[in-house]
Parts: sequence; C-alpha cells; structure tokens
Amino acid sequence: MANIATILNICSDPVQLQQSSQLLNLGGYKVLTAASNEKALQLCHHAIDAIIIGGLSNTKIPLCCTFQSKLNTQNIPLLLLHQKHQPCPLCLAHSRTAALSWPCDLASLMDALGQLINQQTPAAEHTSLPRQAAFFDQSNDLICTLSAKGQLDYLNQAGYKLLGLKPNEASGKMLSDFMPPDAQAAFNESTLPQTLKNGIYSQESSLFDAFGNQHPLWQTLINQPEYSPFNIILRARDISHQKHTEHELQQQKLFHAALEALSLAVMISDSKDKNHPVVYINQAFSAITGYSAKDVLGQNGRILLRNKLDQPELEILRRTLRNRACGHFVLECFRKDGARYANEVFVSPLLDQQGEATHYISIFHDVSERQRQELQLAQLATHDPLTGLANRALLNDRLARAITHSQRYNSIAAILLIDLDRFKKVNDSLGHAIGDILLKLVASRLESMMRAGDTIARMGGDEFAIVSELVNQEDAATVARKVQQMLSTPFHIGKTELFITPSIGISFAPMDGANADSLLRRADVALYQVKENGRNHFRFFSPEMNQRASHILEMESALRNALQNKEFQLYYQPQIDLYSGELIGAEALIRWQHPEMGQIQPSQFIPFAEESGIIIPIGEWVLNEACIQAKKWQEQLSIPVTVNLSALQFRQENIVAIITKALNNANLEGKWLELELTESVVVQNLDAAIIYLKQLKQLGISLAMDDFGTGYSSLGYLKQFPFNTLKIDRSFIQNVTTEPNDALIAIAIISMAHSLRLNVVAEGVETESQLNFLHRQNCDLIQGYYYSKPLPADEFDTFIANVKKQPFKNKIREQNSRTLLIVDDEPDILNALKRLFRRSGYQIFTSTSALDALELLALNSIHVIISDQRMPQMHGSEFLRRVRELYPDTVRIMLTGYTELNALTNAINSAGIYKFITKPWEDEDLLEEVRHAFAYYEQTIKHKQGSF
Ligand SMILES: Nc1nc2c(ncn2[C@@H]2O[C@H](COP(=O)(O)O[C@H]3[C@@H](O)[C@H](n4cnc5c(=O)[nH]c(N)nc54)O[C@@H]3COP(=O)(O)O)[C@@H](O)[C@H]2O)c(=O)[nH]1
Repeated sequence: MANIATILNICSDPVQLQQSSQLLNLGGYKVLTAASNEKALQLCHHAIDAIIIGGLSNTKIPLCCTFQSKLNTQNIPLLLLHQKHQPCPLCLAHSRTAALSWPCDLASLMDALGQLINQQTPAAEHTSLPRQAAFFDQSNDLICTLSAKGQLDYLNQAGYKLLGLKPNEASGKMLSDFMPPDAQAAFNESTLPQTLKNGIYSQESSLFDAFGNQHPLWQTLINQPEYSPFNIILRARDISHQKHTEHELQQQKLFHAALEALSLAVMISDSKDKNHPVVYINQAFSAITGYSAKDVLGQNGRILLRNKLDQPELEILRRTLRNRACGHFVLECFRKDGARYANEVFVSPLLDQQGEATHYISIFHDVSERQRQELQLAQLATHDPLTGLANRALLNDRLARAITHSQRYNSIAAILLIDLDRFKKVNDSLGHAIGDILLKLVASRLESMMRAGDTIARMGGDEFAIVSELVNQEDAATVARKVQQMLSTPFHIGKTELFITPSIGISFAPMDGANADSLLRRADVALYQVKENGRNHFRFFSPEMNQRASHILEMESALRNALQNKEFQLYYQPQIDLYSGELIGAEALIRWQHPEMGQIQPSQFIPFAEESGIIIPIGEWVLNEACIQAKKWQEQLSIPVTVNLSALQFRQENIVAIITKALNNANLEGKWLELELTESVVVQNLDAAIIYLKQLKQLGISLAMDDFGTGYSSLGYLKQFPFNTLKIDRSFIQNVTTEPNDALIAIAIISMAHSLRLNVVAEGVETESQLNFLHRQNCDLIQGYYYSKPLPADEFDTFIANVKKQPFKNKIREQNSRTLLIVDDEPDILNALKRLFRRSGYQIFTSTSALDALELLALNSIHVIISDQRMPQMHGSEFLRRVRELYPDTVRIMLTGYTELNALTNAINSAGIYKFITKPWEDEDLLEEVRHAFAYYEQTIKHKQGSF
C-alpha cells in the first residue's frame, strides 16, 4: 500500500473545513485541520504534502501568503478552495499552486490535488467511481459504494479484509446485514435519509465480520448523486484501537476513583528501590493516619510504626514479603499526632512478568474499636460487669483446672462460697444503687486479700466465690477467717455506715468431688447449713450435709408427683369470734395424702417445698382450691377463707396477677379471700411488698400477719402495711396461763393491735383456761383445737351445722364471796388448811401442783393465795412470782418451813409476797393473817376502781 499523503486543510469557515476534510479523508488522505492562522502555523512542523486554504477573507495579507515562505522553501503545493471571491493572484503565480471553487465534488478535489502532488492524479478520471477503485484500494479504511437503500456495490480491499469476505462476495448485499440488529433500523431509517438529504453524514457505528467479530468504526457517508444508482460513498475507519485506548483510559480513571473512594487505606511502595519508598496513598490513608501524600510519598511505610519495631508480626511481615507471598497482620501503629491505633494490614506484592516484585500493596484499616469491642466481649463473657471479678463461667473453668492440678500433684483445691448476710435488707431499705456500691466495695476488699493463683468470682447477687489451691484443709479455714476479718470493718457509703457479715460454705477437691459442678453444689450445701444455723460462720462440707441435700431433691420430686397425682388436700380450721361465738372465717391448711405413708403434715414437707421452689406450683394449687371452696361457702356461710402465702410465692413479680387469676377462676370477690403472710416474708422484700399488698388490698382482699411476735414484731413495719389482722403465734398461747413472759407478749400484741385498729386472732387455743385468759385480755378472735382441729371441707360443713352459735361465756365465776387458793403438794396439809378455812365462809380452791394452780387462776377469779414453798414441779416462790406477773391484784402468802434468809428475801422481792408464814403455823394467827389479806385485797381493788 502506498504512503498516505498528509494534507494541511486550513479554513476559517467551519462547515467548509469539515466537509472538505471529509472528502479528503474519503479520498484516502491524512488530514490535519486548522480553523485559524495560528493553529495552521502550529501544525506546520508536520511533514505536509500539500496545503489547502479555503474560506479566504479579504485581509490585508491573504492567508496563503502567510505560508508562502514554507511553501517556497519546502516546495509544498497549495490548493486554494475559494468561494465567492477570487483566489489570491500572488499565490496563483506560484508554480505549484492551483485553485478550485468550493463546493466541489470528491473527484474534482482528487484531480486537483493529484495534479499538484507529484503531478499525479489519484483519481484520474472523475466520470466514474469504479475507476477510482485502484486509488481506494490503497486506503486502510473500508470504502464502499451503496445504493440509496443501502445495497453494496463496490467494496475496497481493506473492506473485504475487515468483513472477512471473499472477492466479489460483497456486491448486492445490504450493508445493514453486517450491522448489529439494534443498529439496522437506525441505519435504514435515519442514517441513509440524512445522508441523502444533507449530502454528508458521520457517525460511530459497528459492523460484524463474517466470523462474528464486531468492529467499531467511524463512518462517513457522502451522497454523490452523479454516481446514481450507487451514489453513496461510505468510508469507515476501524476505531478498535482508539476504543480500546479509550476503554483503558476509562478503566484507569475508574480504578483510580475507586481507590480514592475506598474507605480502606491503600499504600503502594516501590519494591525495586531498596528503601521501598511509598509511591501512592489514597485519601483513606490520610484520613486514617493523618499523614498527607506530601508527608509520606518517598518515605518508607515504617513511618506508621514509629519506634515500635519490635512487634513479632513485623518479622512475619518481612518474611512474607521476602517470599513474595500475601499476608495479613494486625500491627500497632501510630497516627501523625502520635495516637496509637490497631492497624489490620493486608499486604501483597505486585509481580512483573519475571515474577519479580515491582511494588508492595498494603491495604489497611483501623481496628482499634473492633479490638476494644472484642476485648469487652471477652471480658463480659468471663467477668462480672459490676465488680470486674471473674464470673461464674470463668470460675467454673478455674475450678476445673484447680481440680486437675490437685489430682495431678496430690494437692488440695478449695472452693469457698461466700454469701453476704442480710444483704437483701440493705438493698431493700437503702436501694439498689447503694447495694451495688456495697458489692463493689466487698469485691475490692476480697481482691485485696487474693494470693497469686487464687480466683475470686461474683456468682451473682450477693454471692462470691474463691478458688484457692492449698496445702491442707486448715488453710481454707484461714482463708475463711481472713474473709470474715476483711468484711468485719464497717463500710462507709456517703454518710451511711454498713456492717456486713459473711456466711461461708467450703468444699475440697479431690475429697468432695471430682468436678466443678459437684464441688460447687457441696460448698452450697455447706453454705446453706451456715445460714440455717445463724449465719456469720464458715463450714466445711460433710457427707451428712449431702444427705440433706439429696433428701431435698428427693422431696422435690415426690412433691412434684404428689401435685400431679392430686395427692394434696385442703383442710379448714374455723376462726371464731369470742364475743358473738360466730364463725368468722376458715384457714386453709394443706395436707398430703401419701398413698403409702398416709397423711403427711405440712410442717414435714412445706420447708422442703420452699427450699426447692416447688412451693410455687403447690401454692398456686392451694390458692385455686381455696378460692373455689370460698365461693361455695360465700353462699352458705358467708365466711372468707384464709390462705398462707410463702416467702417464695410472694417474691414472684406476678403474684398479684396469680391471685387475681385464682379469684377470677372461682368467680370470687376479693373480700372472700384473706392472705396470711409472716412478718419475715414482708420484711424481706420491703419495697415490693408495700406495692403488692396495696394492690391486693385494692382487690378487696384482707391481709393477716401470721406468727406475730416471733420475728421483728415491729410496730414501724406494721404501720406501713395495710394489714387487717394480727395472729398471735401459737407458741405464746400454748403457755399463756403459765408463762408470764408469753402472757405478757400476748397481752402486748393484743393491746398494740387494738391501738392500730387491727383484729387479733389467737391461734393454737386448746384449753378453756387459755380461752379465759385471752377473753380477759380482750382478744377478739380465736383459732385452735379448743373449737376444732383443721377439717376437710365436708367435715367442716357438718361441724358448723352441729355447733350452735353461742357467745363465749366467761367461765370465771364472778364470785361474790372471797376466794382463797391453797397450793401444797402434801394432801394432808392441804386438807388441814381446807378444814381451817371452811368455817370462814371463803370459797376455797386447792391444788397439789403449781401448774394446776395456774390453770385454776386462769379459770377463776382468785383473791388470796397461800402457797407452800417446797413443791416438786415448781417452787412456791417461782409459782408466786408468775402469779404476781399474771394476776398482780392477788394477795400472795407463802407458807414454809424453809428458813434460809437469802431465799426468803428473793422470794419476797420477786414474788411480791404479802406475808411469810412458817410451818407449823398457829391456826388463829393464820386465820388472822388471811383475814387481813382479804381486807388488803378489797382495799386495793376499791382504790383501783375509784381511780378510774
Ligand atoms: N405456704 C403454706 N403454708 C402452709 C399451708 N398449709 C399449712 N401451712 C403451714 O404449715 C405449717 C403447719 O401447718 P399445720 O400443720 O396445718 O398447722 C396449722 C394448724 O393445724 C395448727 N393449729 C391450729 N390450731 C392448733 C392448736 O390448737 N394446737 C396445735 N398444736 N396446732 C394448731 O397451727 C397451724 C396454723 O398455722 P398458721 O396459722 O398458718 O400459722 C404452718 O406454718 C402453716 O402456715 C399452705 O397451704 N401454704
């Protein structure tokens, strides 16, 4: 193929410049275009074969003249494409200058140029296009002629080659057949009509070759009507390379933009240079490290490490790079401002064709926050968030290790479970915030006594644990004592001073268990024993304790079965109003009808049920049953039913909902239900208790405080809670007539309850004397065997039907006569005295024992008492002391042969003895003394009554 001539096409008219350049292109010339003089001069350094100057204006120096020197010196031909005006005569004079009027067709332009360049004519004849074929065949571009409908006629050699056609295969084919389907319609409907209309049309398009390869092309179509029917000349230049370059460029831009947009830092360093200088960093690099491109480019990447060059990961990094491998590390790095951060780096080498690393690419990001979170998570998984001590999981792990160690080295591992006594009270009374501070202070005191190798953990709540490897078991006692001592100093929180004591249960490996679980359970059993026995102690686990623990487990499962097999039954014990004799309520008391063991009393299983937690479902069953029974009695008897609530039950957050549900199930109004709670149940959960009790009260439910007198017996608590009734514990009633202390407590409770406008129920009333006593103390309500034992519901109905309602008549005969009680264990003396006083007209009571005498005192209004001192059961002085406490108005005379001065003095002082008469007595003297005693009694009573 011939060399392509280069034409400098200069024209100030852009339309002419474009059209003439396209014709020149079509004619196979390489065209340099210049729209201005200056541009043209700039292009003059190219090797130019001819200059075309068009669109000439009437400037002083014609454009063509400007180039004369170049034209002359280099002998470059010049073609003047003049429009309306005449070409420059000066230039025309030049030998290698020609003129042509514009517009002209391709053939004329080719002719004129051909003659000027080497006097040759590429298109010698311009009458027929095919005659120019030889010229077109020299072109690298596809050139073809088409009909107005796009049918191919002539195709040059470059075209045949591009389309992969055999010679003459093109003629008659439609050009659109070589186009992609979506371009075909556009070619027929837009490209061809536009070309015919405007004479020339250019566009980017593509053609498929015979092998299916698509070639991107820049097409110029020129309409040459004189060559009809194949009047359209198409010149198409393969722009694959240009496209490829453009694509490459775009890709590069995209990659660069992507790198810059990346949130990961990218650093590229030159590995050929021995200092490995950084040659590229992206924006994220600067954002993460604070270093700008100016700071880093040309420097070694270790700028990020400062002087932290002893990191083990660095050695691995160097090795990785030496091996031209990829690596991933977390390095400790430093920002420009010196702040440390954890840098997760991915490094890979960029290899050349020889496999040599030309660059190292490091991609990294700051993982400080992630590392912090990971650490925090790890800490949380193994540590208690409040105190920072090990948690249960970590303790289990350490305990397991200690056990293994003890087995391997014949040593001892101890686990000490520490429970803070009455911590709950601190929490309830001072609030959880103070409770938390206290726990933290306890933790830090425990930590301060820790030896290397010990583990201190918080197991939850107020329970701590220490795992320690010891030489012998005594060492554990030393540790326990140290814990007690550490916690014995009061804690100061703000202005509050708190005292805490620990209960500690201890078990040992390998003696008490071969795994962490069993050791913990056994330490817990020992701890339980400490708590049961008054707290603030430590105990080692013993196998006997374990028996109890396994008994609890057995009981729990038996109770669960009992519940399932419906072995529980409710008994009901009547509560009576002493004054009206009316039935005022019934207390529901559970019984266990064991299929083999018969009836089991609640005292034998309720404690286990509470310990194991099974009291919760049992309690729910009791509530439901009692409500159903109360509903029945509501209609027949109009009495409420009392149900006992255990501590565990009351601690349930949804206790009010459970009770409401039981009421709803039975369709029972709240006023027919009374709940009995012990003082400790309420005090254990003070804040919640107030809320729950008020809510229960709003449901119309009555509240009774059970076992009053056995616990805190605090008037302060009582005032806070909306109780209706106080129950005096059975233990006080039992000896109320014989034990002044019990009597005094009963009396105090009755008076306290009345002052708070509460009802008082005395429970466990078994005897008439107890009843009399309580009646005299104005106790209104009675429950006990005296009236009835607890009965099944049907028997309760029968009992109620048969017992006539009658007000209690105080059996104390309101004696009009003077009453004298004589107490002596010798019947002969008793008879002698009886005979002596018979004539005096006194009503005489006699008793051979002090206890019987106390019973008589409870049942009768006694004025004067004569008691012997030496009695087997109880001495006269003790008897009379009690009488003084219980019945202070009585006048007490001691009759004895015992003359020891000290005993007499004590007796007189403690028993408030009126007269001391020695045996054997003088009848007259004794009669006289007793007469005086009655007078004294009557005077005292009169005085008392008068003072009211
Ligand atoms: N949480 C629950 N506790 C319950 C339930 N049912 C019973 N209990 C508690 O068990 C303890 C023992 O009860 P129990 O053996 O039924 O004894 C009660 C009465 O039978 C007994 N009592 C009554 N009068 C007399 C008497 O004159 N003499 C005498 N020796 N005993 C008598 O007293 C117990 C009444 O107890 P309380 O009024 O509740 O204090 C006991 O603590 C029950 O509370 C249950 O369903 N849930």
